[in-house]
Amino acid sequence: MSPNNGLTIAVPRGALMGDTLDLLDALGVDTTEVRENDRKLLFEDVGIVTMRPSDVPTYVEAGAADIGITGKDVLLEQSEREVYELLDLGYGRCEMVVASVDEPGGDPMVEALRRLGVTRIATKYYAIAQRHFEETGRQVEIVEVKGAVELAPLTGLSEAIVDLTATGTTLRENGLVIRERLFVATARLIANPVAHKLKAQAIDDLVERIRAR
Ligand SMILES: Nc1ncnc2c1ncn2[C@@H]1O[C@H](COP(=O)(O)OP(=O)(O)OP(=O)(O)O)[C@@H](O)[C@H]1O
Ligand SMILES: O=P(O)(O)OC[C@H]1O[C@H](OP(=O)(O)OP(=O)(O)O)[C@H](O)[C@@H]1O
Repeated sequence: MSPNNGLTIAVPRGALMGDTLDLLDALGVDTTEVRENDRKLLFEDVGIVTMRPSDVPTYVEAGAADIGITGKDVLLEQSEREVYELLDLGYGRCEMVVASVDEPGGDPMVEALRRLGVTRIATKYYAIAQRHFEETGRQVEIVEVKGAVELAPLTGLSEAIVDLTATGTTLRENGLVIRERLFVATARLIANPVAHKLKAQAIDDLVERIRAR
């Protein structure tokens, strides 16, 4: 059997890619071609397909990839996806937080809630933000943005943001402070439910090798 047991693996590009390729190397999968070809997406020889982390559940749910790796934040945002979460891989550690401008007068979000009964939250994570404020009984208007979320409270687009932070540098450089902590996210191994049955031995064996690494 090939090092990846003949499975097609969805590999996230971006922040999680380096550690993911290191993990595959440790399992004996040759990732040289993936590392050397920045724009190429499909590597049939080694059963690797590369994509944005938020697309990994889509490919795995549809069976276009048997297994995949993505962040827990992505799985919580796309909670309707029918995929099995098999392992916490430990790397890609970051935290989902509510942050707002560090103003002498206090938290602009709290101030808006007090004055208007509603506050505006900018985020890439609509479902997570919606759920968090619903659970904590506060009325919010969610403004969905595609990136550079920190810009929103600085320009008056929103009073606060829901976003990921790791080192805290981006928040600090934009004068924002953490107001609430939602959860810590790490990379997860997920599987297509049908592949999990039909290719049980290959997937179980891979999971065991990752655990034993
Ligand atoms: N410091 C960090 N900031 C953001 N995400 C991080 C960080 N560290 C690890 N991650 C993980 O990496 C993933 C995001 O990776 P990246 O920022 O490269 O992608 P992206 O361009 O935001 O992709 P997408 O468009 O799919 O959301 C997150 O889902 C998270 O699980
Ligand atoms: O706490 P830090 O270590 O500074 O990391 C956090 C930053 O990293 C991510 O952005 P990314 O680079 O993924 O860009 P994005 O704005 O497109 O999400 C995240 O959205 C924060 O902006």
